[in-house]
Amino acid sequence: MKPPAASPTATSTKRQTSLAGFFTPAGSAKKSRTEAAPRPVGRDDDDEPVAIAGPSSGTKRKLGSAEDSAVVRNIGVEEETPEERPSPTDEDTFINYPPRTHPSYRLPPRPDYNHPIPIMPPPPSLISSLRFNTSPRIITSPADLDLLYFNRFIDPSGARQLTKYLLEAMPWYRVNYRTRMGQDIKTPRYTTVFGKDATPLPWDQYPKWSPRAIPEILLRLMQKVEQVTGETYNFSLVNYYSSGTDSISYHSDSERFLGPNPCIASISLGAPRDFFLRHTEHKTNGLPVQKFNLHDGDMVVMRGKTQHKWEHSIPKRAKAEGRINITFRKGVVQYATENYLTYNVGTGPMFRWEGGKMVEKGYVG
Ligand SMILES: O=C(O)CCC(=O)C(=O)O
Ligand SMILES: [Fe+2]
Repeated sequence: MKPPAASPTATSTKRQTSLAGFFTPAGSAKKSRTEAAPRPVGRDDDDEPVAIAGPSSGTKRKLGSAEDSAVVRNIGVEEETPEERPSPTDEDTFINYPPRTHPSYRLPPRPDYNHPIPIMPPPPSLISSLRFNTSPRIITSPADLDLLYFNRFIDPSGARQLTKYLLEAMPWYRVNYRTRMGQDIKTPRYTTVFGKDATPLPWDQYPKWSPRAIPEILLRLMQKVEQVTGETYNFSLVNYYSSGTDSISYHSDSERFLGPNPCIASISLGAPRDFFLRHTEHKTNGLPVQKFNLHDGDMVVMRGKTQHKWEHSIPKRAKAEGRINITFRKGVVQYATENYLTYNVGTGPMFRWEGGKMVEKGYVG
């Protein structure tokens, strides 16, 4: 089991590069959205099958299942002690940590490359408000589990501002797709994705989808997460669960395009939600479901064998307020870009958060 990365050192300061002048006014590269229905691979069974028209199919997950009513191990609401939460140093903020270029993140032609809408820059007050808890709890049992859990990785005040900013700034999608078996799937949450795989293929030479540049605030967060996890990333997938009926069913992010033993960092913002993990052989080995209640600002890092031996989910709930989830991952081959855009942007309409709700904006980009 790999220990968490050592605390920040002076070398991280040396690697800083200023992005002053790097961010230019938006002028988004448009891409035709008239492609055929996405090829049903990769995330087919991530989401619950729901009849796209007409009444819900019988396979839709029921609320209040036995699993749902189980006691949740509330590790996310643990009281903080001053020992665990020292005052942040400058290294725990962005103050001395502007975005830098990392080998895993290939610079886009422009920072707003292939954005279907201009992404408003994060207010300086948001950037300066972000404070981080860089001391994780390491969880390596039961068998094959390898997690880092950062209780309130992002402090509440920064997390609140970040949630508001992301809701308003991101293009959001609710992706529909047809599986290989011909089943219509309606993704039960809003999604969006940024980033490009680690191959040297130029940004404009993707046959189906051009990758989207990672927006400034997500890039800053990604680089902070790289610092505290000792891993590198090049994709950010963002989910928005607008209510308790939005969810992600049991799945593992063990796609081959992420390489062996992928490390996935996952930040929660907004309302709490249960996060369940079950062993892939739980029916024979009897390992219990691991239950977390993830809170605003928490971060879970899944690494080692976790993606191969465990599945995770955000189950539906009778009542839940809005929650954003940001994940960082590293795609190693070109197909990662195609898959992520297909299943997190897709060919359907875009939504924007306006006046406290999601408003459909039609086909943009
Ligand atoms: O919302 C979460 O915490 C989990 C999201 C997730 O598993 C995914 O996007 O693959
Ligand atoms: Fe996942």
